[in-house]
Amino acid sequence: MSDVTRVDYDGEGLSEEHVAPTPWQQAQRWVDDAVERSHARDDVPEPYALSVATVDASGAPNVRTVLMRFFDERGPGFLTNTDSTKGVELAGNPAVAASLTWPSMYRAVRFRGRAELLDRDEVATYFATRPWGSRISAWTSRQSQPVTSRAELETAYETYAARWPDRGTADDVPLPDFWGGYRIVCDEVEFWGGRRNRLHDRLVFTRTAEGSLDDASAWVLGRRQP
Ligand SMILES: Cc1cc2nc3c(=O)[nH]c(=O)nc-3n(C[C@H](O)[C@H](O)[C@H](O)COP(=O)(O)O)c2cc1C
Repeated sequence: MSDVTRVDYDGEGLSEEHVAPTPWQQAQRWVDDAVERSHARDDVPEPYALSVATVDASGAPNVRTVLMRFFDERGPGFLTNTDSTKGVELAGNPAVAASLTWPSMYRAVRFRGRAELLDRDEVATYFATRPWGSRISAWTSRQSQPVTSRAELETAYETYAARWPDRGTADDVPLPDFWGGYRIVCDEVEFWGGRRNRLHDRLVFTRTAEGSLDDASAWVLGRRQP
């Protein structure tokens, strides 16, 4: 890569003085900022894009991007096919890491912990809010399995679409057993703020006791070198 463009990150960073008292409050602030920016400008097209890393049975890492669809004091959550590669890997080893990255804002949040399956009720409530076509696609895709062609997928889609036509109701497509989601129960949350001359800020909340992301007594704050 000989045509490297060097951008100096002149973000405001994050100081011990300004960081929120809990990882949840700090993450929520930055997520809110990213969502606001996505409405105001076109340089944060998907503020909820969450890169999720898992490990396979041999210990080899794997990463893909999903959408963070839940975020509360229990941790960030995402929806997916639980028979997918990520689902199989998490069933074998719940260790997980994830990252929200907003390059144009010189900010990133990293989560480390273990994945827990979301309650069926939460999943069902969310599934019902999805557009009809997305619910049909959930049935169509044996996510992560090989498929011989695009045409095979489209034929499967038409089959499910005919079985459960769009009646404009939340229950016109049933929730597949293999569709669900995970919450990341965190042990560590890092906030990275890009600053000038690559002298970035990294403030890290590390768990020291049981408690939610919004329980200040469960976390200790530290700083890492950039
Ligand atoms: C912006 C973006 C959002 C995505 N959102 C999801 C999602 O919410 N759930 C999901 O299962 N896959 C989502 N995907 C697809 C995943 O990246 C991935 O291809 C899929 O989950 C299969 O991963 P796996 O084979 O490692 O299980 C998204 C991809 C992108 C680029």
